[in-house]
Amino acid sequence: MIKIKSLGFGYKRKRVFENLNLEFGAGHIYGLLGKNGTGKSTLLRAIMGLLFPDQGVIDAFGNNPGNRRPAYLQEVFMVAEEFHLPGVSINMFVRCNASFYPNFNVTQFWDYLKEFEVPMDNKLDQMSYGQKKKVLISFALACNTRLLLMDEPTNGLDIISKSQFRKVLAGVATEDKCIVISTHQVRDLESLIDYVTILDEGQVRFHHSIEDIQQELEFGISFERAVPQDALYSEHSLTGMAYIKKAATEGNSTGKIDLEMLYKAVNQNEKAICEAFGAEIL
Ligand SMILES: Nc1ncnc2c1ncn2[C@@H]1O[C@H](COP(=O)(O)OP(=O)(O)OP(=O)(O)O)[C@@H](O)[C@H]1O
Repeated sequence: MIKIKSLGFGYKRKRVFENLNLEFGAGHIYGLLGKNGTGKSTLLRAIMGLLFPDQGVIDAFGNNPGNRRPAYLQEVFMVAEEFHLPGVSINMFVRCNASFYPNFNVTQFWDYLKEFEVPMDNKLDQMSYGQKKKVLISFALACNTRLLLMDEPTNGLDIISKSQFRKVLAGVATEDKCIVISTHQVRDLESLIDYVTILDEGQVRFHHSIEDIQQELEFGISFERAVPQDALYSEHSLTGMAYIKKAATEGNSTGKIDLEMLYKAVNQNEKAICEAFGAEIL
């Protein structure tokens, strides 16, 4: 659905991407992870058509996002990390914005607001940050665009709202949609994403499906104090030594994937993790 080839982009004083190659397919929810300043938001903005690459191409279902054609913009929505909502009622906001999205479903929108327990009578500028964010997320989901980009969507949401977020997002994920979520809150995405993409210094360091991770890696806890043999990564935990190993038999992995540990493992021991997937270091 999204094919990024040899992408190059830089701000005036900061080169962010050089020869970046990446693909996002329909029917998947991608977790986009990476250190602060590594280029996650920049990538989402470029896919949205808000920034213009100076090299390479972004092909988004046959569109160049930078052309900002209405036919593309009506099929993509981005929930930005920082956003502004006008001082109008929710009703007015919907009346002014929904018509840009042909698949907008107003019943869905009100259902999400109800699910998120957003006070419906307040004007948007009189809402807390978390409440505004819930309105924006509800609007984004109700747009039913083919591509949904979300930058730190769970920032500012309380604990209950985070689990409501997972529930509603799982409900809109269909075979024809692609959802890309940039986040540092990896635990918020556990059991939601089906692909993990890790960027570092403007390059893709890791891009694998949860299914492949499950197949290739073993996540476990050893009650010995010593680092388990053949561990690709290990760390002390409350219950023992948590580790990641290459799965002994392909397709025979045990243990629940710990995304936070996987992220740290890729940062610390990228070569070994890539080799476990039979891939050259990127
Ligand atoms: N408007 C801008 N002008 C100049 N440089 C920018 C601008 N926005 C971002 N940058 C720089 O580009 C690089 C990538 O920034 P970006 O916001 O994409 O990172 P990020 O991975 O989203 O970071 P974070 O996790 O902190 O949100 C950083 O070095 C940042 O300083």
